[in-house]
Order: sequence, then C-alpha cells, then structure tokens
Amino acid sequence: CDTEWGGEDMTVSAEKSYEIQDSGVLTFPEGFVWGAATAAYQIEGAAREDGRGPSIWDTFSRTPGKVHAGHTGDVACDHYHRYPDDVRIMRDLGLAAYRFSVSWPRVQPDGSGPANPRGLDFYDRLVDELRENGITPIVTLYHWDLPQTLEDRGGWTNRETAERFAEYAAITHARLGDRVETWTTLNEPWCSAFLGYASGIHAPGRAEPALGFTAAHHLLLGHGLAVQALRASGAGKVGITLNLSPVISDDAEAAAIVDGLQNRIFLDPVLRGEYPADVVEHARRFTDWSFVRDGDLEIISRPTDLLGVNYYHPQTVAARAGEPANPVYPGSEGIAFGGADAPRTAMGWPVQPFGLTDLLLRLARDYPGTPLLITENGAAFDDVVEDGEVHDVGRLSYLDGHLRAAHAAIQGGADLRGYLVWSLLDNFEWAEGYRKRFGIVHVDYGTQRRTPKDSALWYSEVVRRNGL
Ligand SMILES: N=[N+]=NCCCCNC(=O)[C@@H]1[C@H]2[C@H](O)[C@@H](O)[C@H](O)[C@@H](CO)[C@@H]12
Repeated sequence: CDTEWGGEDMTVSAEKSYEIQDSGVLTFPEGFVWGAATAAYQIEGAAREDGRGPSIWDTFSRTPGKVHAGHTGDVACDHYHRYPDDVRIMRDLGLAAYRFSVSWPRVQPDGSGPANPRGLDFYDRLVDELRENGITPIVTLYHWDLPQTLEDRGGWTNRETAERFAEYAAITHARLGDRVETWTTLNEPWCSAFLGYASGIHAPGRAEPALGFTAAHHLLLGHGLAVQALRASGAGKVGITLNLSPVISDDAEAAAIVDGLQNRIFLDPVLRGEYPADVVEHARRFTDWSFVRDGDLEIISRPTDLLGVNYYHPQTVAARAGEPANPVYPGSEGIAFGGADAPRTAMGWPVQPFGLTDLLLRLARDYPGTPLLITENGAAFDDVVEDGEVHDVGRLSYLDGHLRAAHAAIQGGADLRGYLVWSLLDNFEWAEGYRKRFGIVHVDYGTQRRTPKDSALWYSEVVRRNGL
C-alpha cells in the first residue's frame, strides 16, 4: 500500500523500510513502560458527588439523540468508589503505569476560582493507592470534560478558557506534583475541536466548521499556557497526547489535505512553532485566523518532554468528484473516506497495524528529538462472558499485531518509550455509550463485576516478559 504524507516531500515509498516480525519472540528495550489508560468521565461515575460540577458531557449525554440509548457517565464503572479494586487488578496484571485523567469539574466545579478540596482528595487517594502498589501514575489534565460554566461562556471558542485551563493545571499540580512525575495537558485536541465544535458529533455539539479551527487554536494555547504553569510549579515530564493517523491514498492532494487537518495542524504548532502553510490556506474559506495573536505560537511550542500518541487506524482516502465534505474535516469536498481492505473492529475501524509503524517512523523522521509514548491503542469487539471468562481473540490479535508494529518502529529508529493499552476497563464510549467495549477487563454494568479478559491475561504475560 502507498502511504502518502501531505506537505513537503513526505511520501513514504511503497517499499517498506521495515519488516513487521509477525512471529517468533520479540523483546522490547530495557525499561519500556507497559501500562493501561482510562479517562475520568468514561469510568468514574459519582457525577454529582463531593462537589463535582457539570461538564459538557453531562449536558451532551442528557441531550436527546446525542448518545446511544441516552447513556450517561453518571455511574459508568463506579471507579470513584471502586478504584482500590481496579488498582489491585492492575497490580495483579503487573502493569507498571496507569494513565488516567483528572476531572476538571471535580477540581473546579465552575471551571475557575478556588479548588474543591474534596475533588482533589479523590485524586490524592488514587495516586497514593497506585504508588503503594508500585504503579506509576501518568496524568491527563483534560480528557474532554470541560466545566459547563466555561462552555456557557463560549468554551474552547473563547480564548479565556485557555487561561482558565492553565490555572486548573497549576492547582492540580500543586496538589499531586509531589507524587506524579508525568503530565500530559490535553487528550486529542483534534476530537475536542472537530468532533465537538466543527461537526457536533461530540460535546458540546456545535457544528460550525470555522469554530473547529478557533477551538483548535485555543486548545493549543491552553496546552502552552499549562506547560508554562506546570514548569513554574516544578513539574517533571510534560507533554500532549494527539490522535494521529497516517493517510493512505493514491491521490497526493487528498492525502495532504487530510494529513494536514488531522495531524500537522497540531504537530507543527506544538513541535515546530508554526501552523502548516497549506492548512492555513485550506482553512481560509472558513476563517481568517484572526484568533491567532502575536506570541501565541511561541507559547504553544514551549519545549515538552514527550509526545503522547493515540493510534487506532490509518485514514484511507480517495479523490471522488461530487463527494460531500466529511464534517470532521472541513473543506474535504471531493474526498471519499474509508475503503480500507482490512478486517474491522466493532467500531468499523480497519485493523492495519502497519499504520502504527509508518506513523512512528514518520514522527521520528519529521519531528525528531521528541520521545514518543503510545498513550492509547486498542480495539472494541463485542465480548461475551462465558463461565466467568471472556475469550476476546479479536482484541488479543489486534494488540499482538500492533505491538509487533511498534517493535518494528523501534527497530527502525523510533524513540518509543512505552505502550498504554486503551483501555483498562470497558467504559462509556462517548456517543456510543456503553455498547462499545474497549477494555481488557470486562465490566458488567449491572453488578459492576470486573472480569479480566483473555487479552488481559495475555497482556500480563507480555509485560512480564517485556515482549512477545
Ligand atoms: N467521526 N469520528 N470519529 C473518529 C474518532 C477519532 C478516534 N477516536 C479516538 O481517538 C478516541 C480516543 C479517546 O481518547 C478515548 O477516550 C476513546 O474512548 C477512544 C476510543 O474511541 C479513542
């Protein structure tokens, strides 16, 4: 397959510069970090407990038609109360690290002003429980649960939200920074901006293409201001997590547009201190970019210590006259999405592990010097509990293939430091509600019983061996 990159000459030759070892024993580098990831709104529940304020996802999930079957995060996996059991499961699996997000509306119910001590107390308890069980906490500060009060003032289309975010970062680090060394500011600003503001698919459900670009900029500005605040507060490692997809296409122009809107619109500001010229030009029909102020790009590109990479699948695109724009890619008229010739997960996403190798090698080539951490990779499949076991062969195979792909990238020179599987637990899968299961541990939402799936038992062995 041809993997085309947009912008300057980034075409990856059809001839692979690597081989994915699809059998035999693979060993990862000494010290490679193995773990799992979750997010607050998806697992915690306790939506109104101990002073937590409403987030845009509390509002969105209560808006008829937005989330499957009207599911909400009110209870989720009840992790707020069951976290000791969940930490014990991680310990028993031998995980070294756990990536979780802090709920901004727990810490500041209205998104600004004094901290809610009971909200911070929960994360104190969680961090202490993790460390007592030999598990390194990795904190995401923002995983989509913006306090509703801030959305009422424009949310990420309002520049002031970026400033509030930096204040929240400082408050959270002040409480947890003595025990948490690794911080990421944002999870997937592409989703927040283009699912939340450009297309309405996610909270807050606004659907104006121009707002996607405004929100993307203010999210990036919030990242930069938070990095400054974290550094001032003495933070250890700081980074951002991006969902990145290599683009597969026979049409270089279509590939460049999608690569720009998905990948380079975030990678270039953060790692190069500039917006890609082709993306700026492409977006001019929607925005005059006047929301960018002098000095913003210097703030956004403050040096970071790691890039969190969330990879699920490549984007396969083709030029097709008359094709309407995909709402999550403003200005993508004439570009057809999908069409990968590959097995699918329960999300309909193609299973193409080579895309992870291509992505990691591209990052190493085009954005050298930034250590990489796979902060999410995983798959949804329709699981069934049989006699207390879940034989999730599809997920196990997906994970095996992607770990082999990651290993190939390391062999090819990528500075990959670790892998965090998405997700530890089945959880609230945003607009899909609870009908899509990504966990390596099954959750019976009626009883809250946790059942490690075959993939969890297999992953535990991978961790023990530091390899396949
Ligand atoms: N149109 N459309 N949609 C495209 C969706 C973009 C890809 N989705 C992600 O990357 C999200 C990431 C998120 O961090 C996590 O909270 C989610 O649970 C996982 C699984 O969905 C992934």
